[in-house]
Amino acid sequence: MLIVHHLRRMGLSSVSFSLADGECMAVQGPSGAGKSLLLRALADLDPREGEVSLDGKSWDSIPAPQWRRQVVYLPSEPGWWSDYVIDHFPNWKAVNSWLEALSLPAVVKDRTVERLSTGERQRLALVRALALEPRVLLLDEPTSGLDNKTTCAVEQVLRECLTMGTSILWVTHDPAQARRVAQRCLFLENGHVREEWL
Ligand SMILES: Nc1ncnc2c1ncn2[C@@H]1O[C@H](COP(=O)(O)OP(=O)(O)OP(=O)(O)O)[C@@H](O)[C@H]1O
Repeated sequence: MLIVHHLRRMGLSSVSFSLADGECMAVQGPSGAGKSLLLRALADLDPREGEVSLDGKSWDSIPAPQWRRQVVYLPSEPGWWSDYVIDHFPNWKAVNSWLEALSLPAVVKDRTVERLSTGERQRLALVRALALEPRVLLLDEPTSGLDNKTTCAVEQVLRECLTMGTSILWVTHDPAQARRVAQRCLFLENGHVREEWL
């Protein structure tokens, strides 16, 4: 379980909530409300204050790189540290079923990142995040550039992750998607945060 107690950072007022194993909570709010700032703070990527714990262990007791392997942030525009797709996947075989489920052809393995479409890059970045077997996934609009069919495929893969116990915070601008994937929502507006049932 992820417990967030008075998390604060520049641009965001105090946030408190908990996220059970296998639970998905949507994050919504107008553009510029601080949704990405919240996810970045939870991934311990920026200066922050407050107490966050995972399975009873405070983030202050866990080195940041180790925390980020368990609490994995998937930005809306993911970064790539090599030109070649394959370099991002130490065990390509292990990700085959996700590639198939997300309609990514096996040939992407031999491609350079820049030759992929925006939607292919977005799905591949999700697969890269899943390969880390995170305890918590922080997803920043993971289906923003995708058609309806591919969006459904992404939602289905993530539902399976939830059943395996992964917890998900899912930023979306689509209220219908929020209702499909989550029962609760953190709503951010004017720097303030409130929790709502969907
Ligand atoms: N490192 C930072 N420190 C302080 N403020 C920042 C930082 N990065 C971005 N901001 C500002 O904080 C505000 C919230 O940004 P954020 O990216 O979290 O919005 P968002 O809710 O994710 O918006 P969108 O829906 O458009 O992606 C913006 O006004 C942004 O310019």
